[in-house]
Amino acid sequence: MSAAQDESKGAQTVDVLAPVAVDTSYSYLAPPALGLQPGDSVKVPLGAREAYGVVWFVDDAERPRGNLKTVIARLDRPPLSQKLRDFIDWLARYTLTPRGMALRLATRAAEEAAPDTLRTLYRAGGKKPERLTPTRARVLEAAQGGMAFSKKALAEAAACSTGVIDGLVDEGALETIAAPPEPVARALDPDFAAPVLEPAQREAADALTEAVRARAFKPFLLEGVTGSGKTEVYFEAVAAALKDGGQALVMMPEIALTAQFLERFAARFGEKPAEWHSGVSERKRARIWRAAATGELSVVAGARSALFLPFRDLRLIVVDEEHEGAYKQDDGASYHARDMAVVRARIENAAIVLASATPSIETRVNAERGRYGHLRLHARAGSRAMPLLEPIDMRVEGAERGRWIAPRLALAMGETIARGEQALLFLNRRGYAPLTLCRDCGHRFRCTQCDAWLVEHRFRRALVCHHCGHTERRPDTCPECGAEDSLTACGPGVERLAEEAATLFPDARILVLSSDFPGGAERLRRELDEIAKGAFDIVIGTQLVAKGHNFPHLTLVGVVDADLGLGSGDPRAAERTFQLLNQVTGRAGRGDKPGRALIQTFQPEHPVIAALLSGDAEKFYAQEIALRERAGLPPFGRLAALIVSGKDAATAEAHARALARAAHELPTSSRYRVAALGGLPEADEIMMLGPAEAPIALIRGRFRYRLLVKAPRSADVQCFLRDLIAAAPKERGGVRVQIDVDPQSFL
Ligand SMILES: Nc1ncnc2c1ncn2[C@@H]1O[C@H](COP(=O)(O)OP(=O)(O)OP(=O)(O)O)[C@@H](O)[C@H]1O
Ligand SMILES: [Zn+2]
Repeated sequence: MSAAQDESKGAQTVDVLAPVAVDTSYSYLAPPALGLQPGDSVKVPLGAREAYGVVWFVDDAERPRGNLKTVIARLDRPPLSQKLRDFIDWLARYTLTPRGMALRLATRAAEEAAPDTLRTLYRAGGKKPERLTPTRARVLEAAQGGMAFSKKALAEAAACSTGVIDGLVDEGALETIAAPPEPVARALDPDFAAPVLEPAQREAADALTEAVRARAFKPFLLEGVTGSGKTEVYFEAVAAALKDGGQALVMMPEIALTAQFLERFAARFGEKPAEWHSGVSERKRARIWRAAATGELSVVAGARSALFLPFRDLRLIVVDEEHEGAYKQDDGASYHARDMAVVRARIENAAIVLASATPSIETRVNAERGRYGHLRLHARAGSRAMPLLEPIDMRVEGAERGRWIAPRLALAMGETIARGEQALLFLNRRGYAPLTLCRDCGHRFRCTQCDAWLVEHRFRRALVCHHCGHTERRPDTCPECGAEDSLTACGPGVERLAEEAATLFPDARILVLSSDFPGGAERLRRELDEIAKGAFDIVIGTQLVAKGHNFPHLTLVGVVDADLGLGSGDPRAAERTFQLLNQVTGRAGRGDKPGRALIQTFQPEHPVIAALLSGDAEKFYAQEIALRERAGLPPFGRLAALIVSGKDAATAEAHARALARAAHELPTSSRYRVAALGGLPEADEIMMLGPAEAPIALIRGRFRYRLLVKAPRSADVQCFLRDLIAAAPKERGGVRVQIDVDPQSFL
């Protein structure tokens, strides 16, 4: 026996998945000394380089070796649990994402991690300094008692510069010690400040805590009107998970903005939860990742990517504002975080709560059919009333030309401000004006890379494309005909409304809240906080202000254009508008005083507007659900979109046509049936619609065509899509095909 053969004796064969855009794992030999288990992280040779990967499968039996490469090393990283690996496999299969990319969602934070560095702390050193100034005395006094402090904390405590501390170290009056980094989250106390719940809240909270204790998969819809105290209810479920020593994940659509949520959490549990979103530093995210795996950390509040954390003992997932479109991730892997949260909860045997004042149709149907427990709060907490909603019919009492605030809304704003209360104007449009044109020649400013108008942003003195970010200076003369002073802004954005409000109320403190101002999330957080404290009389904002915020002084909401969004051909337009308008009007009257909302519309009789005004959500859901059922739309049928794009319109279109043809030429399958071209489809057949030019036909210089797959629930859509891609001609000439299972956007 040669030495090499001898060495391989007892070696394992392992399948390793690398977090790259491939679907398959590769086999390697692993020296027995590594003792590899599924879930372990390893370094392996991959092509010409070394890559990081996760062991998916271990085979201890002798296997023909071929010329397998050998695992280089095992990394010191908590293993990925079987459950998390199952979840990754599930997500990859369902969304048709390469498995490696799905794995990357879970390991990215760990990969990018710089090693934990030790911190330098300072404490009293025993020697007396040669010169004892009053400042130095203060430092030494602060460092009394053997405790160690960071340089910054010590300097702050003694109100001196950090140079003073360095001087004291040089003289031995202070000494330095190396300490591990601060914990990513402090221990939470489930009994820190338990609230007194109202009877309806109590009942819902009891159902949730019972489910958490049962350690079984149990989904709930927590449906409660705006301000009904849903947060306090699911906090009780979090408390139950904590009491059992388990972990909880609270997902929010705009976590970066929800400082208020973190404060409320701290008031309930004594400390803030670990926060997880793109604004958290890489190093910190790596530590949270590890702490979730070791169980050192118990609650994470995070954006959709928190769903992939390696929790050791996950007992509860809360998806707050479950209807939010922000849960759909569309670049890279395309998945719906709310739906995937339900899958993860099932795999983890955990309870899951989907909370909303206006649930998605999908969730609502699941609750009605008994698949989800349905917990309801019909009234606001603390005997507060729902806001009074009134329409302003813009056909008869609209604003004068060039203005957007109707007289009756202006009047209400004036009264509100005079009482020392706040008014909110809501318009879901950033910038100053959505279109700029030349009065002389009719020239319209368009993006050269996208099928879109350039939006004027007057504060930034620029014309901006909202699809690709292209920015140009607004010229003084028309680039087409050269006319001077001929450029006109058409239609309003929030900046233009602010101008109008300032003319109407010159003394009012006005704030425009928009995500495109410099300062980012930090600035928005501060501004939201200032609004809550009453620092402004009039707040003007896009959907950013609609979401889950609590502004106690806000009593009037003016919806400037309720019809915006209803006109699009999007199958979800009605649902989305209903949700958004409910959310935004729900900001009124959450404090001590009652709220009121005025809705400007050109079509007060539109079913969505009528349902909103009547406060009859039941009627809206009944109508919308019946409509979807008749049309075979989700959740009664399934949809998947194929977006074919290319630098050249003809090539992209040709490929889209080839895909459509391929669908009809697939061999028969037992998993699905494809409707014949031209004829009426049978109830159990998949329909292939398109290709059609996408509503936004050009984005970032790429021409786009869409195909829509409409399938009955009985069909295996994933299988169909996989067969279709395999049968389709190869993507050539820069053509890309993007698959979007359960699409939310149809643009
Ligand atoms: N039992 C209670 N007694 C008194 N006040 C309560 C109670 N529960 C909740 N509140 C208060 O009611 C307000 C609304 O609660 P919360 O923000 O939880 O509502 P929500 O249902 O999440 O609303 P939204 O869907 O609009 O975000 C908060 O100020 C909260 O402190
Ligand atoms: Zn553009």
